[in-house]
Amino acid sequence: MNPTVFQQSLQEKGIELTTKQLDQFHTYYELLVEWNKKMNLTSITDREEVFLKHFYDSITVSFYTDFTKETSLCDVGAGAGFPSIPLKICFPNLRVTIVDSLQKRIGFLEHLAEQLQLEQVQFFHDRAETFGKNRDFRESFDVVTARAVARMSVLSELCLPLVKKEGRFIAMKGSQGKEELEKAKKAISILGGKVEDIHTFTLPKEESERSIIVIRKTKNTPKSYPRKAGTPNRNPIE
Ligand SMILES: C[S@@+](CC[C@H](N)C(=O)[O-])C[C@H]1O[C@@H](n2cnc3c(N)ncnc32)[C@H](O)[C@@H]1O
Repeated sequence: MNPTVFQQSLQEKGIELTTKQLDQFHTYYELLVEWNKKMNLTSITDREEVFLKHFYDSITVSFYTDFTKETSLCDVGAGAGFPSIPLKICFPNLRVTIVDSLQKRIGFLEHLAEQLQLEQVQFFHDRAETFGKNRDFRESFDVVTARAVARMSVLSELCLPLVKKEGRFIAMKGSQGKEELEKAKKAISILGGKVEDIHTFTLPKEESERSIIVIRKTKNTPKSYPRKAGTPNRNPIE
């Protein structure tokens, strides 16, 4: 997807990018490719592919959630910034918190945020299991997102403790989303969530399948979750 088609495709969804915002996406691309030479950030480096498979793909979350109203967003395992940084560029009013267990990626994101002059973005080098126990952040976010971090049952334990009551946990998945969701229903219920929606669609052009799973937080998460770092992965609630 070339940048002009990217802009037009977003326009069709009601998102009008200014020149400044489009420039921010170009700078994001340049920095991603430059830093990717020194560290592993992405296997996708072609400009058109990055615009489609990282930038556009990240923004698809906003087709199903009103980010003009939602204010605080936590992105668990954002890696090189997906989906939260493209969302922040499109919706500058968002207050973004990123948690990732890899210090090098946090270093890249701090530099990126400075170069893009993003405000109200904070970064934490931490594991979601410990971050979710921190009183300052536990059950404090309107929306928690995660893309390509863990399977749904594990991911629910990493993300739902951070969502405030009546907030939403939004998981970005590929074609395996529905299947993963079936196995995660027990975990979602124990952790205080309720499946609200599952949106399935294909990405433009290359037509690979995507699913966006929306979980509403209806009850507080029991204090015993998340369990110790590594436990959700080793012994998922299934
Ligand atoms: C495959 S990458 C995906 C990155 C990004 N979300 C994307 O879609 O491109 C997974 C990221 O999750 C982070 N991660 C994995 N487990 C985590 C945990 N328990 N807590 C915080 N970050 C974690 C990794 O360091 C990595 O940056």
